[in-house]
Amino acid sequence: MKQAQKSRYREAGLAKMNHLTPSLRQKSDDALLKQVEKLTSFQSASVIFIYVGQNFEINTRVWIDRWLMAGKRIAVPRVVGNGVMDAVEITSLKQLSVKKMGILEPDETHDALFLKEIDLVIVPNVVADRYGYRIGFGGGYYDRFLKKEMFKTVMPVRKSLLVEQVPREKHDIIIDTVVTEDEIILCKENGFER
Ligand SMILES: Nc1nc2c(c(=O)[nH]1)N(C=O)[C@@H](CNc1ccc(C(=O)N[C@@H](CCC(=O)O)C(=O)O)cc1)CN2
Ligand SMILES: Nc1ncnc2c1ncn2[C@@H]1O[C@H](COP(=O)(O)OP(=O)(O)OP(=O)(O)O)[C@@H](O)[C@H]1O
Repeated sequence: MKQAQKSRYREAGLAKMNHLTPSLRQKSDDALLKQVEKLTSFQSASVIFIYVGQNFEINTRVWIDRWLMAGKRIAVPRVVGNGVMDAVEITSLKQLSVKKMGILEPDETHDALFLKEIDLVIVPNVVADRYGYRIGFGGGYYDRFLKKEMFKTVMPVRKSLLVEQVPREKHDIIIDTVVTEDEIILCKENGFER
């Protein structure tokens, strides 16, 4: 039942995402980037695991380029099986090519990163709430990945896609910090634990 509820939220979120004009998206992406870069957890991170945003997602390719230039080490997801992904370090966006669902990924010649090396995970979402709960594309990739280590997590969310409360399931992992264009929300400090 929870899955059906989540699907409804996901559908509604995807529809909203599709309706945003490119210029609104661009504005929102720029504001979100500024917000993420304000975070101490970002500034102190050497290795950042970040999804490669595409289509209606946040265009994180700009962020990746910028952060590589600034000397950060960047790892991106590579799907290796049903609901399972690796973190793979890249040094250039040129190392990515289009895979399933149109997602850009590094190929098999790149090794997976040792997860303990990751200082910060930037988490994707279709819809999310202020408590750090999220709904993604529905593969369960991030829930499975995030429980492997006590990662620091940041989730940039367009405020137009922030909902009152996302339907919750036992396996959902709470994100530490939700960032919108004009808010930084420390979810952990709201009395939640993993
Ligand atoms: N940019 C980006 N990369 C990401 C994610 C994301 O949300 N955004 N992910 C976040 O999780 C992971 C990949 N998520 C995926 C989710 C579903 C399928 C997929 O192929 N699903 C179905 C097809 C569904 C359909 O066509 O509607 C399949 O298995 O055949 C692949 C990857 C890792 N990389
Ligand atoms: N830790 C887990 N162990 C086993 N199954 C899981 C786990 N996390 C999620 N799943 C399963 O994966 C499927 C998708 O989960 P969910 O709807 O939470 O995905 P999502 O958060 O939208 O996707 P994603 O994390 O890929 O962005 C569900 O069938 C769920 O039961």
